[in-house]
Amino acid sequence: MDAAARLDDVTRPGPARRDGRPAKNGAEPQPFWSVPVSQGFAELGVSRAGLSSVEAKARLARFGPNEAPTERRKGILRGLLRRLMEPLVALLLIAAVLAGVVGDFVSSGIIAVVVLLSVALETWQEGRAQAAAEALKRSVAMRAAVMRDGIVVEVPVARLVPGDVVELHPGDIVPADGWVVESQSMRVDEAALTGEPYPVEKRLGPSGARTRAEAYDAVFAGGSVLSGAGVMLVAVTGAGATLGAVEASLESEPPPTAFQRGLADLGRLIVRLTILLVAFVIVAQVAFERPLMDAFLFALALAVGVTPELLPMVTTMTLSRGAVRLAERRVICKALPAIHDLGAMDVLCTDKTGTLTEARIELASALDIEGRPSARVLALASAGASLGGDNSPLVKALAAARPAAAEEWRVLCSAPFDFQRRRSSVLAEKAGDRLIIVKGAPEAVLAACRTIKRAGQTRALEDDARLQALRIVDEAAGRGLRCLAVATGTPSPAEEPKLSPADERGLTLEGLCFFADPVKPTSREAIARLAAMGVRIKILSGDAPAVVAHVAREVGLPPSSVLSGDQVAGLSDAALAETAAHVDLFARLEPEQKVRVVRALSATGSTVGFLGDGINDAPAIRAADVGLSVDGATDVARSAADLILLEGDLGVLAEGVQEGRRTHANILKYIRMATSSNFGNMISMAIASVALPFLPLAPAQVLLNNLLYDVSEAGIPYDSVDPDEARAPHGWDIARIYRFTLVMGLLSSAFDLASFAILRLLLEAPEASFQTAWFIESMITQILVVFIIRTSGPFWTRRPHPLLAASSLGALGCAIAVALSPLGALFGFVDPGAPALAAMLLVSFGYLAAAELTKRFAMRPDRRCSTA
Ligand SMILES: Nc1ncnc2c1ncn2[C@@H]1O[C@H](COP(=O)(O)OP(=O)(O)OP(=O)(O)O)[C@@H](O)[C@H]1O
Ligand SMILES: [Mg+2]
Repeated sequence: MDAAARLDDVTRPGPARRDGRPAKNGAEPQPFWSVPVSQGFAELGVSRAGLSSVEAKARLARFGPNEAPTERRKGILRGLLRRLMEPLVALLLIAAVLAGVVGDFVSSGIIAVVVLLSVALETWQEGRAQAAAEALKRSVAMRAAVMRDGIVVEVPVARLVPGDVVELHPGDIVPADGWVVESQSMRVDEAALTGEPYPVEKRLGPSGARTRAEAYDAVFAGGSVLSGAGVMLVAVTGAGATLGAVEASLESEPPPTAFQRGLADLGRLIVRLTILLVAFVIVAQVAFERPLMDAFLFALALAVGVTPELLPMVTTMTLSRGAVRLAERRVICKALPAIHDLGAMDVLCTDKTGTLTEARIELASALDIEGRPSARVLALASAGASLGGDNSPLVKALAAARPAAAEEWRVLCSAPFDFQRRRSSVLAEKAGDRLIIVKGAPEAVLAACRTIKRAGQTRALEDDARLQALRIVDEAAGRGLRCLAVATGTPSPAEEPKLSPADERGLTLEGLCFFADPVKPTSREAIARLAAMGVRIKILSGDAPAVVAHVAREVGLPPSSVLSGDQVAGLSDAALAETAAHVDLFARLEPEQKVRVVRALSATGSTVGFLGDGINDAPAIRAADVGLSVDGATDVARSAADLILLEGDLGVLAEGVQEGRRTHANILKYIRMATSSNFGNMISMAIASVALPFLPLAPAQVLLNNLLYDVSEAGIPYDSVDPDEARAPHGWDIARIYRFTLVMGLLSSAFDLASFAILRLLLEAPEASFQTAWFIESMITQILVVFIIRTSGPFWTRRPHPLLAASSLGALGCAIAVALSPLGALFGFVDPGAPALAAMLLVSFGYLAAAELTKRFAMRPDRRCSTA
């Protein structure tokens, strides 16, 4: 068998398929790990040194990208088709055909053209919004450390191919299915894939396992490396790999937010009212024995007109416009609704390293118990530090400071760090002597010590020595120095070197290593800015209380007591919610305790953000209303986050919050426009259909009105926002929207009725003149009111964005031009005469003036349910 044929055998579906799923012909499934990894290498035609980049390219062309087959981007044609199939649109098109059949070619043509134009406009805008969202997603694609041409390079996960040799580090998400080639106590969380709740330790096979859960010699796409390190040989990529879970984890939609639910409720309410209105109009027309076809068309057109069909799209448009602006400010948004939540966020929890501090951790000193610099302590602490597995910033700092003396220690095996026990250990050998070296958080290491090394002598560790050591640590922490304690132990005399956390007992304390992690100069200002915007900052750290308190002082957080993980563990959820609301600093938290604090804060009604970068932050990022991470963070943290800061700087976040609020304010503008004018229209139309001897507008006119109105609003996503609208976190205040709708709707109806009265009773306008005049009036009022309700201040003091001015005035210009030009004849417009026009202008400006006066009352936040 040649290499290519073997490659197919391993990676292609077929009778000999080895991807763990039943083959089509019902043969026994042959998982890829049923052959040992050595054979895997042979079959894939590759060695531990990896593929050449030429070969990798060829395989990529052959096997396709390593991506889940996500739903392809909906093509323009599919989008168009879907819209045309919508009941209202479809009915209108059928009506157009019917009108053509009965000989009314003008109506037929106009309805068809206007409907198609609206549908095209919507499809185009949706396409743009989608493209923007996808570009953003691509920019946060995950990368893997792959051997290519014999060296390790970072490659986007999508470009992995069968035969690639990939390094795995803590915090990585396994990018494809494959064999374990090397493992240094690598523990992988596969809960999402196999349902196995506990992390699985991976090692070399063959395991002979039949199921994924038992296959300790294989890793699967979507698993996350918790600790240790390893190397894998990629067997299956893309759709064939486990669930394409990597993609899924990046793309899974979060449950709908209060805002999204509110929007959906609003939409349903409007649809119900529309159905009522349409039924009412048809019944009225039939009762008055008016032409049935016209009544039917009118009712349909009306339904199209009052349905806020743009609502979902404008929301998406506005959010994606916000996403683009966020990206300009170096914040990437993975799911659009997160922008909205970002603006609503009123509590921001953050971990400390890398967000508040520089994360350029440096070793400050390595001291023995007497407080003297000690080469031995440094050599011990850094003995295992350059081991691939441990990529924690503290250990990296040790690796950087590693003295030559550390080379004498050969590391045989390790028991990697985890966030519950807060220590790590290695079994090291020097000149035939074996030693267990343990380092970690001082309390955690001291708890495992029985003796102490003092002046080269091993003495019993008395309580006062313990206290003294902790005092030194505390004093240094008060100056912001972080600490790792170092201890040693004697291994059991076994031939086979073995090490587990259980061996970390009866240790001898050797000394302490101190690290400096200076606070970022920008943090202070950024925190002040966020505080001024109504966002309260809380630090949720795994570090020592004194270090956390020091950092809090440095960045200018208000003084607060520090709650430790042990104290959190002692509180019930309810008690925690109460305490967490007024405590801002949390120290020595385990990952699950970070989650508990976030949930507790959420339960008090806050919109909670969590910003973090580590493996230990990922669960809390997922649990928060707004999950935030930074670009250099671990895969698990980034994939859990909704938003990623490209610069690990809180200043960027303040900009992001501002952007989120602005986006929300613009969506509200559209909602206000839609609900108030629709509601007003409904009332007016219902009255008109009984009070007038003819239809207030011809069906084609209603559709034209609707189309131009949609165009006029295209500038809203770009509009600027009142500074006071962005000053505090916003909530979703549905009562406020309903009140606005009611007040403004009734107001516009009152002016509509005034128009009817003037045109019919005073001027006795005939049908066509009436319709033309009213068309003009309703276009002026509907379109221009945006300039009034876009701000709560006097409209002339807040200038709109030029694009909004252009779209609104352009659409209005079109409307008037069509109505008054010869083209208008097509739609059944005539010259309404100067008196009618003058009267309509008067009514329009009366309405706008009244809207300006009323809006402050209509827009005022509802005191009882205000979220401020
Ligand atoms: N690789 C390691 N080996 C031994 N001990 C470690 C290691 N990494 C961390 N520790 C200890 O565990 C503690 C908790 O970890 P860490 O400080 O990274 O938590 P964190 O919540 O991410 O903190 P921060 O808020 O600073 O980001 C550290 O203060 C340190 O004492
Ligand atoms: Mg951290």
